[in-house]
Amino acid sequence: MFVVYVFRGVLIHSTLGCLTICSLSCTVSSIPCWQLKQVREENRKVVENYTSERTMRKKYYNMVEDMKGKIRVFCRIRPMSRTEAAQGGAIAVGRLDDYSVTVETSRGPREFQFDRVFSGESSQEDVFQDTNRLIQSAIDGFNVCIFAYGQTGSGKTFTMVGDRDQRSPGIMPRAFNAVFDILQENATKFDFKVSVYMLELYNDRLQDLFVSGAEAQSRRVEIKRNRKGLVFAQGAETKEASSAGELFAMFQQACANRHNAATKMNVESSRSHLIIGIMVESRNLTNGSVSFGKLSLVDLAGSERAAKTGAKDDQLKEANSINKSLSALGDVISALSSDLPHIPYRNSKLTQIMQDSLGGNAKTLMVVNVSPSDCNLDETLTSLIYATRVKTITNIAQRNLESKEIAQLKEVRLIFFTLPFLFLQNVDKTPLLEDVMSGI
Ligand SMILES: Nc1ncnc2c1ncn2[C@@H]1O[C@H](COP(=O)(O)OP(=O)(O)OP(=O)(O)O)[C@@H](O)[C@H]1O
Repeated sequence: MFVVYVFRGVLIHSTLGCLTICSLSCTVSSIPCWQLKQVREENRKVVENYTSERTMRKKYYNMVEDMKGKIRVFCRIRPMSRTEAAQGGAIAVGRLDDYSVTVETSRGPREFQFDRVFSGESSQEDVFQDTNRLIQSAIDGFNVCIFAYGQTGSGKTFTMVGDRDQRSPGIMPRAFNAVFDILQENATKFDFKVSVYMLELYNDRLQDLFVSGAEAQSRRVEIKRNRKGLVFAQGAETKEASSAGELFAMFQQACANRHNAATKMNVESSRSHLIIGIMVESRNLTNGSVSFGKLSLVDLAGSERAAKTGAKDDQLKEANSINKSLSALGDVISALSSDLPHIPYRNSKLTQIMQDSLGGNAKTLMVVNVSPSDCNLDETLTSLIYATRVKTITNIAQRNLESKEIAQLKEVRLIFFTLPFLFLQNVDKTPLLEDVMSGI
């Protein structure tokens, strides 16, 4: 029997690595029922194959970029907030697949590609799973930096720290556990020493979060670089940690000293950049070689527009300082992504402290956080464009490893030359000790 059917077919075409699907309507007459079913089934299979091929292609592309030393960028879209829903905002940002995000703009949809894309349904565990490899690198002697970026209220603190009562811990507390889990697994092969500093950059001033009150005000913390270009915080207290629990207790103490305030955009807005440095020194018990890794975890304060956040007086001053440092970070990223000969690291303390993570000797991961709502479309587009630029920056990560002989020579130099001098003179010992540690 012959009938007339109208059906939607799928046309697939490829242009220079960019695959698109478009649908076409066609009227087909005189096609038997069984044949139409067969065509539909074939179409379904083609789309399925195309989608999985596209995902694989992106995955392998990201792996190659990673091997080249490119900064990895994850994008996390948070769920719609109650305030956004109450404002009647529509969803304008969505995850297309594991590697792509689409944004509905007034000029039509715009697609961005990242190393991973997480939607509002993704759990803290999902986001952390892909960061575990970097924690291992820090223990192996690499410098690793994980930082969150995004407009105020986009979910940076949720991603890095977690929720207030730690029912959904973020990357920082999970990293503390992961560090000590890995150390525990290797306890028979290596001797480890873990030390940590916790700082905040507030109103362009670095503050040691291990101290509070008047002492915090009087303490001067400065950013220095050792001979290998590695950043360290001179004047900040460095504490040793022997378990994840101990590290977490230090972190809670530091968070209690951090500046937070309610703004129109976020009831608990971070008014400062939080910078945690976890140093892992490991001595190989078989060959005596020593490696030094540093894991930097950074929760940046959010970029914001004063009119939207309702900032006044002190909060306006804070917002200006936050925006100034983020703009300096933007300038560094632009210079690096355009391969300019001069990179303006010195324009802000934030860029100085992140100098070894951006274009330096580090394995770096940035998580760009965005809101799904069309109320925040401009800020979301700015963040995604910014993150796309970060993806083009190449770092040259090298393992900080020295042989048993070099490690012993350093000890000798420390014991016989530097320490006696330090005890005789009333001088700040941090730079000298750092010199000893950075190379003979
Ligand atoms: N993925 C998520 N799932 C559930 N809730 C989230 C998620 N991301 C963010 N939130 C919630 O959204 C609110 C704002 O998030 P958060 O404080 O992390 O933003 P922020 O980017 O750190 O803001 P600021 O820059 O102002 O400090 C919080 O109440 C947080 O719990």
